Amino acid sequence: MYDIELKGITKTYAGSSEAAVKNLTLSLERGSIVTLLGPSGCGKSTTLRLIAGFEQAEEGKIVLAGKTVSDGGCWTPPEKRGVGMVFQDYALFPHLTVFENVGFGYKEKDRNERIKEVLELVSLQGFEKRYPNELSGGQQQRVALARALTRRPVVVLLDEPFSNLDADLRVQMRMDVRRIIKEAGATAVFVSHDQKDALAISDRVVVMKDGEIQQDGTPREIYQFPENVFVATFVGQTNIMEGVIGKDGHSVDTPLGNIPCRHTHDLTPGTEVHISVRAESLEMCKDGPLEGRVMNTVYTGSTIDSYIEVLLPDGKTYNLLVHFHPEIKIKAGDTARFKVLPDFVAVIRH
Ligand SMILES: Nc1ncnc2c1ncn2[C@@H]1O[C@H](COP(=O)(O)OP(=O)(O)OP(=O)(O)O)[C@@H](O)[C@H]1O
Repeated sequence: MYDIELKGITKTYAGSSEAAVKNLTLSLERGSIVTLLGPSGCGKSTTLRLIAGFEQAEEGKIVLAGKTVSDGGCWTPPEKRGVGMVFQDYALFPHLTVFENVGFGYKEKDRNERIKEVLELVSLQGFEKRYPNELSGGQQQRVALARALTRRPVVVLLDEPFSNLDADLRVQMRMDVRRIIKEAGATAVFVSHDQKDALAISDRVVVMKDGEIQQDGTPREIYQFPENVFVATFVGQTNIMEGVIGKDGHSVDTPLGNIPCRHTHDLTPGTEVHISVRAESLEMCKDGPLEGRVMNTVYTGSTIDSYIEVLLPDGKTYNLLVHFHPEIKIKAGDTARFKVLPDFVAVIRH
């Protein structure tokens, strides 16, 4: 059962020669959390606005919870779509208390109980009488989420909800927001340009570029098995190289040697491909078969990020990005030996 279906949606803004969203087709299962991920201008906010009803597509059809809300012949306004929205800046009313913000526009008989219920869901009991300026960023975000959930929407749309939070709070809020949405049983669509947010919070990630879907998969699929070079480089840090499918069909011959690969897309031996070698799949070890010169090191706390200059058997020099264990003693100018861990090497079709 799908809660959100987009079928061949195209949207071109007035005065623009190129469509912001091009023939986009996407179905989201009931209760799932999906993130539209991509660089600035790729069309993710436009997609969200089309679902909400703030924009109208010139082509295609949008179905929410089985009801067509937009196609050539019909148009349902935003307030009748059963959609809850959380904006980037939370858009809380500064002159209303938490209780009044959460209940804004909700006039049903169960108003008081429902507000109490959603405030419990977001763990803000006791904050009813406070004003937004008396809350932390994380608390304000939870008020915005509670407000979006008050009317029991079928679909919740969240536009960059973590972008105003500092790093620690962001990690906590990713977990909290995922739990709250799952408990509420809503279908949620996030918009983000942050790959960590997307991988952490989503059941599915839809990577977009230039108004089109590049890949639609689970966070693990997107990270481990990117379908093209754009997805591989946009999500995580990686080294892209040329390769050829090996004789056995389950490995790839690369400048780094023959690397066994789980997912070779059933390509026949000899087919030319790209390979994506994740920075963490190059491991430093004393007797590693590869040797290179450390060009620079950046300590990040959890890793040492380093570029290593390596002369490989194909006669070319590569600058490979490597994530070393933070305890390793290494500095620019050192010689490092390392090996390839095949699990994070992906074959990408040309
Ligand atoms: N109201 C508008 N009028 C004209 N063009 C617009 C309008 N809104 C967006 N665009 C254009 O449509 C394209 C897609 O924009 P959109 O906001 O959907 O991208 P985005 O991926 O959400 O980017 P960001 O992360 O920067 O918000 C961009 O080229 C943008 O300039």
